[in-house]
Formats: sequence, structure tokens, C-alpha cells
Amino acid sequence: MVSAIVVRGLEEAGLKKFVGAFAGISDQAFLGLMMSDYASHGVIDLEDKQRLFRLIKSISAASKLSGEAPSQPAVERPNALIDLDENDGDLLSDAGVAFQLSPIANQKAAAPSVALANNVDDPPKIRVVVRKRPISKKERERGDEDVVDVLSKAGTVVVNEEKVKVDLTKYVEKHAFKFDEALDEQVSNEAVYQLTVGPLVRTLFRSGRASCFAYGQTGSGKTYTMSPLPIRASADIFTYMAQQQYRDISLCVSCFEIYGNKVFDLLNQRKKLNILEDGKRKVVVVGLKEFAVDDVEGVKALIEEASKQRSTGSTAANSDSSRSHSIMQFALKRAAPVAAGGFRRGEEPPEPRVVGKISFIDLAGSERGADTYDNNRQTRLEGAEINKSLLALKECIRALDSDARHVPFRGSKLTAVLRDSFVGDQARTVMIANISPCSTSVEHTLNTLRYADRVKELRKDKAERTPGGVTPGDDAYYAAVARAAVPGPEPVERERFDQPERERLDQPERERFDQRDRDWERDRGPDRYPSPPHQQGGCFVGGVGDADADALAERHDELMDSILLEEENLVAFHRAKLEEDMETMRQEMALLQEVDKPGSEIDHYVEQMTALLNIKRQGIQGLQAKLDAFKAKLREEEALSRTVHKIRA
Ligand SMILES: Nc1ncnc2c1ncn2[C@@H]1O[C@H](COP(=O)(O)OP(=O)(O)OP(=O)(O)O)[C@@H](O)[C@H]1O
Repeated sequence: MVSAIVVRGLEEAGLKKFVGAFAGISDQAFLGLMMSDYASHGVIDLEDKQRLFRLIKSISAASKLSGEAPSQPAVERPNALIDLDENDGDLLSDAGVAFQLSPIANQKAAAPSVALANNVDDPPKIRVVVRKRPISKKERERGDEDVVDVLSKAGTVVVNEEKVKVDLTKYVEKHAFKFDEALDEQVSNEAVYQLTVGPLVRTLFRSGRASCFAYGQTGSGKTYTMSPLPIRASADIFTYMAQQQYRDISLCVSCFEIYGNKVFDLLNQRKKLNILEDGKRKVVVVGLKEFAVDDVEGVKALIEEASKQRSTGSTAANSDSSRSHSIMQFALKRAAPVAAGGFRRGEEPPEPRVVGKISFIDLAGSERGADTYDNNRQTRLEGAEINKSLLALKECIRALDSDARHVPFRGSKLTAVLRDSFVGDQARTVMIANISPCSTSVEHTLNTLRYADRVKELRKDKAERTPGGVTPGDDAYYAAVARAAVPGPEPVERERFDQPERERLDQPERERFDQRDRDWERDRGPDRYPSPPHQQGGCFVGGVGDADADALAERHDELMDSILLEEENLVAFHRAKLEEDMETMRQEMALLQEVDKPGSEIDHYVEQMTALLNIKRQGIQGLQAKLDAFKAKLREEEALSRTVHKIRA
């Protein structure tokens, strides 16, 4: 029979009705209950399950610390703020629980794959992995060809771009890129896990912060790659948690979506959420629901629910899941130890501490960032936000890699909510760039590879030189790899000429090399997605020069940024104004009641009403002024968008 302490815990946790259901089992059996056992004791409701789960964890934690029978339980706090600050981290060893370097070593037989995944003791701060998906039957039937070669051993991807010369002869231009891993279409999801997230799982139990991004154009395999990863990671996490020293750790799952600049809870009927930064500059997603789970099935159920919510949203008008970022977060939490003597009835128990966190991010289709000159304004704004977030993301990862003191996480909503993944020594990031093999997708594929290349670009500078004298990252290195890998026409090499030498070339020759230089520069790519169309002859239609067009595009970018920001400010101002109106209305009602009373002073009424009307007038004028300013920006953006679109068409 459970002890009086457990009974009291059930009562305090709002589970009094289940006391009878647990009467027949011992404390030990109660503490050993798994979530899948709850239903057999009549605990069916999800909220009740969560409470019971928390209760069991907190009693286990308390009894482990005291080394005795359960002392005092904690209850769940519904709808807690999810604290995304790095300082949440709480080293397990701080609590007297020594971290073992190879906790899984004793269990190799039970979990050989985990041992493999955790071979790497301290994973690098960032890893960039490229995964090519297979070409589909449909794509082949419509004449698409596989133009991507993956040289796994060299970690190199070669894109064979078919081009046409001025004399209409065809040639293939090869673009070679090198990454930490290059995975071809044969690589399984399990292997992807082992090479990406697997090594990070162990760091979570050492106060680690990890993030894994799937980047790429729509249809390149982001979701296919990303969806199995949390499930697989949870299996490893539960294997760790089964060990004695991690018994007081629980896994809490949350999932949300960033659409445009709004955040929606995917585990709570897509409720809109607010992101706030508190006085201590901590970023919090207010009211995000999180669920404690204790088995893989539980994680699967939550993933299914989230993906259902995401696709339900995408059937709504003007909504499309490829234009949103979805973020699933696992927080490992340790129940806060209960002070000697327990806590008083009605007193809030302390919040569990976050000891490790991992985020799985399925990014919006990267080509959506180019929708900034679309006909529909909403699409343009969403495109601008995607563009902004992908650029900010790249900068944050680069800052992480260079150990920069300043991480520009405020650059977008996405990076703001992932702030703790980018700061601190314990932050680790894996970027999986997904690419399509199709000839019709070459431009997007190259853009994806350039983006991924820039994410890891800084590390090239630090790379050791090989005995051959070339550095992985050198142009010569890639060219050599590409040449060796794929038989065919010689890859285009960059040939540089000094000015006097250049003068000696004849005109067609000079033009040919100038064009090659321009192509080369384009390949390096400007720092935004996608490359603006290459303008022949350096002049735009209507006599607008490159510099003017660039200035207009820059102004358009600025406007987009300020519209995205002011949209939020305007809505927040309106909301505050409505609250003020309600308060004014309450005061008016009170005045009316007052004036109806016998002997009331009409002078007082007139004076008060005048003041209230003044407040109302000022409020309306303020709101109108904000709305007008916003409308003017929208008009300017509309005109500018049309102009830039026309120039670039
Ligand atoms: N490595 C792979 N092996 C087999 N099939 C794959 C692989 N990668 C992707 N696919 C298939 O390709 C199609 C597109 O993949 P997926 O939906 O994951 O793309 P996506 O980038 O997430 O697109 P969206 O942005 O529209 O969500 C799917 O039918 C998927 O099953």
C-alpha cells in the first residue's frame, strides 16, 4: 500500500480521485510506474497523466537525495513559461550526481547504436552535412536528370550544371563544394542520425544546448530527414534516463511554428504565442505548452499531433507549411529538490531546472525567401521574414563558430527563440542541407550549397593544410576533386590576368574571361538568397543603372524590415488601446450610475465626462496616426516592389 506521503502528494497534485486506484501497490511500485501503466490505474486524461508523471519524478528526486523513503511531493505547474535562457543550465554534478563519461558503456549489448553515436566525446561546435535525395520516378518521366555527384569519402558534392555558350554549343560547368559529410541518396535515416544528432545527445546530460536544422528548397527532403531525428534521439535519451543517476530527469517536449513573424503552439491548437524578453534579457515564449513524456511512443504521438496541426494550418487560406519554420524542443529537466521539512500546503513547488536542451528545426523552404517581389503583399512579407531569418541564422551559426562575443540573435524571431542554442561553450549546432538531384533544380541546389558553405566558411581558415599544399576549401582543391570524380569536360578553372596581360588579349578573349570572372563572382554568391538575376551589359531597362536598382532594392529591404517590426508594434498598440477603452468605458458606466443617484452633482459629471472624452479623442488620434504612417509604408513598399520587379524582369 502506498505511504501517507504519496497519498498526500496525490491530493496536492489534484489527483485525489486516484488515491483508491493506487491503494493496492507499494511506494516502490508507484515510483516505478511508466506512463503506459497509468491507464490501468484509471489515469486517462492527458493533464492528469502529466501531473502524475511530475509527481512521481519529484518524489523520486526527493527520496534519492535523502536516501530514504519519499518525503514531500511537488505538483505540476500548468502552462509554465518556457525559459530559453542559457543560464537555466544546471550541471548535474552540481547536485552531487557525478557525470560518467561513458554512461552507456555498461549497456553496450542493450544499446549498441547509442555507443556508436556517442563515440565522439566532444562534438564540434558546428557541423555541416549535405544530404542528396533520390530522383523520383515522376521526375525521371518528365525528363529530369540527376546532375549531382556525391563523393562521400571526400565529403564533396559536385553539381554538373548544363550551360549554353553564345554559339549555342552546350557544356557542363562543375561546381564542387566540400562539407563535414556529404550523404548520397543511399544513406539511411539511421546513418543520418548517427552522423548528426547522435553525438549531441550525450552533451545534453552535461548541460548541453544543441540544435539541428534542416535547410533546403521545398521538396528537397527536409521533413523526410528531420522527422525521424527527434524520435531516434528520444530513444537514446530514455536509455540514459533509465540509469540510476538520471532517474530524476524528465524529458519535456514542446513544438511551435514560426509563420511570418508570428509564433503558434503546435501542441495547443495552434494558439498564437508571444515572445518576450524580460528585464534580464531572457527570451521567453509565453504560455508554450510542454508535455512530459517517458517513452518513445509518447514522443511519436506528440510529433504526429504537431504535424497534424501544421498541415491543418496549411489548408487555411494563404497558408503553406513550406513557408513556416517548425521547431520541436526537448528539454531535460531535473525536479527541484524539496527542502527539508517539505513545503507548506498551498505553497508553489519550485520549478524543475533545465539541464539540457535540443531543438529540431525544419526550416521554411529556402526559395521562399525570394518571394519578396511577388504580386501578393502577404507573400512578400512572409518571404522577407524568411529571408531575414535565414540570413540571421547563418550569422548566428558563424558567430558560434568563431567564438564571437556578440551573437546577432535579435536579427529575427527564429534566432531570438533559439538564442540559447547560440551562446555559451556548451552550444552545438548541426546544419543538414538538403538538396534535390534534379537538373531543373540546379539553381536552388547551388544556392543551398552556397548557403551551407558560408555557414562553415570560417572554419576553412582554421583548417590544417594538407601535405600536398592545398587546403580543403581552396579552389584548387575542389577543382581537383571535381575533376577526379566525374569524367567529362574539364571543369572551368579561374584564370586571373594582371592588367597589362589582360590588355594584350584580343576583344573576344577578354570578354570571355570577363564573363568567366562574373560567373565566378556569382558562384561565390552575394550574401542573400537567392542571387539576384545576373544583368547582361550592366544596364537595366528604362535606363536605370545597377547602382540605382541596387539602391531601390536596398530601400525595399529596409521597408520590409520596418513593416514587419511596425506590424507588431501597431497590433500591440491597438491591443493596449482597447484595454484603455475598456477602462474608460468602466469609468463612464460608473459616472452614469453616479449621476442617476438622487442628489448627484451634475458639475462633477460634466467635468469627468469631458476628461474621459479627451482621453478617448487622444487615443483615437494616436491610433489613427500610427495606422496612417503604416499605410504610407505599405503604399511605398507596393510601389517599390513593382518598380524593382519590373527592373529585374
Ligand atoms: N532521402 C530520401 N529518400 C527517399 N525519399 C526521399 C528522401 N528525401 C526526400 N524524399 C521524398 O521526397 C519528397 C519530398 O521530401 P520532403 O517532403 O521531406 O521535402 P521538404 O523539403 O520537407 O518539402 P516541404 O518544404 O514542402 O515540406 C517526399 O516524397 C519524400 O518522401
